[in-house]
Amino acid sequence: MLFSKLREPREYQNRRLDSLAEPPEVGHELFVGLSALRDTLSSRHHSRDFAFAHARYLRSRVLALGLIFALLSPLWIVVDALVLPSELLWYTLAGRVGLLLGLVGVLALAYFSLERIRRIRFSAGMLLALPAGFYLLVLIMLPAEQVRHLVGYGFIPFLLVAALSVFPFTLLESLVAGLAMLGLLAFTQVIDGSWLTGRGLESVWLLSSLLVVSLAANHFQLSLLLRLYRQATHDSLTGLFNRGALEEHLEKVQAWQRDTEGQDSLGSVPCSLLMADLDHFKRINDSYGHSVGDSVLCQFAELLMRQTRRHDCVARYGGEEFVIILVGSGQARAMEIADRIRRAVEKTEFSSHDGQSIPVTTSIGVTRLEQDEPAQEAIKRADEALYRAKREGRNQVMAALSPSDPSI
Ligand SMILES: Nc1nc2c(ncn2[C@@H]2O[C@H](COP(=O)(O)OP(=O)(O)OP(=O)(O)O)[C@@H](O)[C@H]2O)c(=O)[nH]1
Repeated sequence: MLFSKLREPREYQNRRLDSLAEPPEVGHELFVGLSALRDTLSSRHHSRDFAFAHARYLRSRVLALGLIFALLSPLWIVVDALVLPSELLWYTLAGRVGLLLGLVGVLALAYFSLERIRRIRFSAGMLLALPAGFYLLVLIMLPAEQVRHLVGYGFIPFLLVAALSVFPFTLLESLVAGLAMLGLLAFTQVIDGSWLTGRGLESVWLLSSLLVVSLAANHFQLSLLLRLYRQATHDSLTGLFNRGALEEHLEKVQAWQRDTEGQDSLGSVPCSLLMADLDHFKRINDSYGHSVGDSVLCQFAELLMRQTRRHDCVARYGGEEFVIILVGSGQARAMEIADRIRRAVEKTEFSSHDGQSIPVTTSIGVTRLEQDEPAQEAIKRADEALYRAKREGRNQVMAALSPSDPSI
């Protein structure tokens, strides 16, 4: 059976994210909960496209919270001035200026790092590390007997652990940050002498409880984000990318082609676009019913996934039309792959709900994706080639005329 012959299950799971479209079954909630936990534990199972969406969301939080921290931190100088002896005030003042400069740096880094995943994650980490580092430095620099003069510093680890819940961090990221804050709290307690006292234990308990609440908030926030992302970018029937996601992906591939151009003597990486359409699909609907038509579409989508590589992109363009972006394949190679797909469809036994075999064929239009053209131009060329294939009798692959061809 087509569905059971998955080439690499994990790879496939990453690319086809349609389990959300399935109706709940007995025990399904537990399964969904566990797979959601896997997705929120670390970013290992996130697709590259989601990683970008996630980073954009993280960046907006860094900018918002960074701005709040940058405004609040200098304001506390007023409190310091009221409660600290003047010789200590200079310590904290110098620290606060350093903190403010650091926060401005983090804001600038996040602001100028649109689409730079690593930099955004780094700026989020720094946003938490800077106030913690400032507090640690004040504790180290100040003579131990003077620490009791500090007002409003002890809540910094608590504030930062609470702030974890604002970010869509993975559970592992938050856990590492939370444990660091617990370490900071322990260090404070060793200095002020409350370590292992009733008051000290109460604070550790409170911070641990806050951390658990923040971890729960991270889990729900990230799983909701994943769910919304999947619903917005994936076709609910086949689990493939939808048209909107395809168009975004095409632009990213072209940007990547431009970036890689000139990195070696070979020029930019060639990419191709295939448009595949099932032949006489209306007859399948009319003969076997719409629901069997749906099942054929799913079986076709599975076949396309099996026939392409992990870094290629398969999308449902609409109805019974599918688009495949082949990364690293020029037109000649793309023609071979398209014909391999065509033959695979012809040979495959598509089946109805009662196991009846349904003969299915496909016609495919192939074009090269140029890095500097509007993506819609490539889609239009592939579409025209597809319709030539249909006119020539279907079940065939047709190359588009080159964009530089004067007859276009
Ligand atoms: N079952 C099912 N049918 C769909 C879906 N989307 C579009 N269709 C049907 O796909 C059929 C497309 O028919 P046509 O555009 O005439 O194309 P065709 O019958 O495949 O003929 P050619 O493309 O010329 O080979 C229509 O009957 C649509 O109703 C869907 O999601 N599920």
